Amino acid sequence: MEAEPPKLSTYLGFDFSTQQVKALVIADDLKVLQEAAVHFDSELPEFRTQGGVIQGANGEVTSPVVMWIKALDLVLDKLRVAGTDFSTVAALSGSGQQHGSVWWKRGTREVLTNLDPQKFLHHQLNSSLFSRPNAPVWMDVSTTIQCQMLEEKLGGAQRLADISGSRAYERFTGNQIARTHSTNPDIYGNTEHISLVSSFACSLMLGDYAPIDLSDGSGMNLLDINTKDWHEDCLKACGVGLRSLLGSPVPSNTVVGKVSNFYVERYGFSAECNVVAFTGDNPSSLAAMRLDRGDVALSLGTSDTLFLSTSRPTPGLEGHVFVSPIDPDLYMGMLCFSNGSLTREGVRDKCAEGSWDIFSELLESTPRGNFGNMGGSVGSMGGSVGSMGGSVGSMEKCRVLATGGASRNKALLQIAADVFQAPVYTMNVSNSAALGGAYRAKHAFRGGAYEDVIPCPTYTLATEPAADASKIYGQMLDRLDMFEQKLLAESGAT
Ligand SMILES: Nc1ncnc2c1ncn2[C@@H]1O[C@H](COP(=O)(O)OP(=O)(O)O)[C@@H](O)[C@H]1O
Ligand SMILES: O=C(CO)[C@@H](O)[C@H](O)COP(=O)(O)O
Repeated sequence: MEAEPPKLSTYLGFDFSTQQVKALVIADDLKVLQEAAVHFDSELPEFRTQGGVIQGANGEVTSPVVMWIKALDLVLDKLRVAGTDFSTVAALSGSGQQHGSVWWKRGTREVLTNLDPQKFLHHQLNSSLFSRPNAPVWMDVSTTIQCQMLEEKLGGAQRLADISGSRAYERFTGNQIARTHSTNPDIYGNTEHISLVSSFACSLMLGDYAPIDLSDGSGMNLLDINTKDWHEDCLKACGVGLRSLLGSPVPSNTVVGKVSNFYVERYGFSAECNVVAFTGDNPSSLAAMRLDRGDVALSLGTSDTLFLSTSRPTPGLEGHVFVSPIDPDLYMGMLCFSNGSLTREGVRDKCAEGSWDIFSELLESTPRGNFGNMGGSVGSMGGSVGSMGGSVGSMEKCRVLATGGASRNKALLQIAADVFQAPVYTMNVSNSAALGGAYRAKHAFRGGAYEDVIPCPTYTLATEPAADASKIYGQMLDRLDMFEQKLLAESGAT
């Protein structure tokens, strides 16, 4: 009797984040079967990154594209060693750090669509095939002039926010593209396609250029979040022929094709394995966390972000509105703070002998409120959250759901509980972005309502606000608000 072919019953999720590529496989009941990660600085030292990036001149911050490609080969190998049977993967999806852009050189599609399974991926897609071998990433702040120009051309910061969900931000891809267009016309002219990090990672698995999804596409200052298409005036303000360079955006739950034959031959994937559009890491975390009414997610990764799901977006001059990664008729509101884990690591190394345990002890032995001194993104977030629809503490039955590498630090979570004046919960998987990839893969494969396919995960109460938190932090948040207003007035921004 012939053996039955293995069932397509598992789902694979990736996350191409700032410091590492992570991947995990889940069973049909959503249980995590295998997990693996490749840390750029320590496991791919030949690329000489620090925190996954290279600091350049004039505020430029980039990452080598080939480092990401090599990490994909390695992470798949690690999964295989951990016992993954790729032939059972029914669908895969994933996420990438937001806003970064990958510039494919003219003629590269030919290589991408004809990958040789006998060779390493990074030997075939080498740096000569990218018109910018080092991709600009979300930490890049070199585009202040382009931001000013975009807001002027679109009729002001608020109008741009009404259209694209955000005023102009240096890291947003449209402004990054505008800078290359004006300062490096040769590079621009030599490019046949521009991907986000998410759609680039998806392209690697698809073996062809994958479309940008609506949710990550909302972080570009180019997409009209109301019509769900590129906005013509934004495109024109940032470059020439951009509609064709970017391709058409698609809803995040789109099946974009079958996995490339490269992975069928090299890793034993089924030729029927579906590839679902990848999205941004924060949207992907939202998909994993299944945020309910009153839930606010706090992601403590390389950057710190705060986000929630909403049906009534109110784009303002602070924060971002993205199309939801789950349902293109819904939205997600987000605040992002770049001084997250790397800043905390700096403090740990300077004041706590490089030990998170000592860091936590010091934090716990400092009186609540730190004698009125303010700093750190978790503290600042409490003041800024008003721009997303009211103070978290005043929301009925609010929960703060923490994720990301630093969410395992109880002392930090206590500060979050006190500042937000709400209980803080954690999931048992801190790698929520990759998990969201696997969940979205399953949803797109199965179809139907997201909440029917992906039941709410179990959360564990990590900590509750201290009794005196509202007295201490309430006053500090008022002071923080006053400082911000003063600074804005002095800078002429209001
Ligand atoms: N015990 C800890 N306390 C505070 N931060 C931690 C702890 N363990 C890990 N981290 C932080 O987690 C960060 C990585 O988080 P992660 O969510 O994986 O980042 P990213 O997805 O951006 O690559 C590290 O930079 C590290 O500073
Ligand atoms: O720029 C943003 C969001 O707007 C960042 O949140 C990036 O998406 C990087 O994510 P992490 O690697 O810190 O998770």
